[in-house]
Amino acid sequence: MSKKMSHLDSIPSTPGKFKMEKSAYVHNRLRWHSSLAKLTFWSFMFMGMILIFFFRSPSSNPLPQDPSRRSLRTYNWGGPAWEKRVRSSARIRSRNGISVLVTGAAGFVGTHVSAALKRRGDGVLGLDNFNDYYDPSLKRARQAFLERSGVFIVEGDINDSALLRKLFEVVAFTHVMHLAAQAGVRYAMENPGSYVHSNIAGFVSLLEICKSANPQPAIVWASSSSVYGLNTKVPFSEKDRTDQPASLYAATKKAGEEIAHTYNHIYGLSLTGLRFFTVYGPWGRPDMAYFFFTRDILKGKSIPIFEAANHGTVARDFTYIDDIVKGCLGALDTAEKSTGSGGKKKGPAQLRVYNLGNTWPVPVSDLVSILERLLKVNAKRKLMKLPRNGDVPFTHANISLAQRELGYKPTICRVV
Ligand SMILES: O=C(O)[C@H]1O[C@H](OP(=O)(O)OP(=O)(O)OC[C@H]2O[C@@H](n3ccc(=O)[nH]c3=O)[C@H](O)[C@@H]2O)[C@H](O)[C@@H](O)[C@@H]1O
Repeated sequence: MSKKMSHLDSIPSTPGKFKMEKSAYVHNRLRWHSSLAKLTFWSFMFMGMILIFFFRSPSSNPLPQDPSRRSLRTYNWGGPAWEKRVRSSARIRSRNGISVLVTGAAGFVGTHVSAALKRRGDGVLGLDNFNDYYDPSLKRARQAFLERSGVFIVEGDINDSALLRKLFEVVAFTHVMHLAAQAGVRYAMENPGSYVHSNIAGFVSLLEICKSANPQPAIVWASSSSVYGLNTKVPFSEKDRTDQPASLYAATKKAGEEIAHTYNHIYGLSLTGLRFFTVYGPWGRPDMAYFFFTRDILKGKSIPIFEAANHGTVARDFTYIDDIVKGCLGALDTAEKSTGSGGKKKGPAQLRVYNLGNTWPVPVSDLVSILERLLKVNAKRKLMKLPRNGDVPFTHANISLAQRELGYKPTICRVV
């Protein structure tokens, strides 16, 4: 492990098996970790962010009116002033720093990772297409936040090979943190093309440029807990089967893992996939349940709470953004160099996949209770059968591998 990770705590014991008994949850949720003050602080920060965005946003529909618009948009880039900004943003300002191209930098995770890298003196250049899957004003607000920290976000699409080539001409990036993606499980039934465009075509377009770059960067990218699909063995371990995706979203992330294998095998690219488990926190995504539940509870609208078969609990291994950021930095810091040059492999290169979860699944009904408590408003709960639109009944991460190899240790909202 590199020096940068030495601040992370030592590795805890392996997580136990997930049991769905309600009494166990209630019992354990009363014994919060000693970071109660931290948790309360962040809960208020998080609720504040949601409220600010909610009251600023005129739209109640987070989805775009015209999904095809994305691929038709053109972006302005290039020119000496633009190149100067690119270089300045990507300049390393600390000893042993790295220079990172962060795709999806105006996204939820991208913003936090970019800010964290910049804080420790790494060079960071963002790239984002500012699409309207959800209200782009939130992305613009994140961009303004990053700009204040000295991170420039280039406006453009990962499918634009000419732009990507130009970026690598201007900066010899040591790393790529690839977070640009079409997210969301349920939206895949409405707009399947957007998943293929971003998660498959876009990923290949990026890898094509990385393979030819000299030097080749090491790539860390966002896979998803959804690749476990209909897997019933818990907790989910990296060794478990991932050949039963329940949504097109999951299928495109699984495809990404196979594509990563190919580029590693043929071109010697160093590739690390991170399977994120339902990430939440400030600057979060309006299409996620915690966000629109909050909005709808405040509006007095009913909250659809999904149930598994026979009134079974639906639960998620919700993971706090700061923990995910530490996992991303751990992956970047332990990534070995790619081995190819001139588009040719010179030797075997690193190929890794890690779960980044919290190891404590929380039932969706408990999530609603937490929101009720913080908002001081009772939700109108509407229990519904889990729709057949890609959702899975539960997720639960085994994080032993990430603990061992990345120094990853989730600390927020952890129950002992
Ligand atoms: O772990 C992941 O990889 C995925 O996590 C989230 O997907 P999801 O877990 O479905 O998150 P939410 O959409 O916020 O749903 C959270 C929980 O609320 C439930 N839910 C959602 C919507 C609803 O109306 N009612 C309801 O009970 C879902 O079934 C789920 O159990 C993200 O949206 C995905 O982009 C990400 O890849």
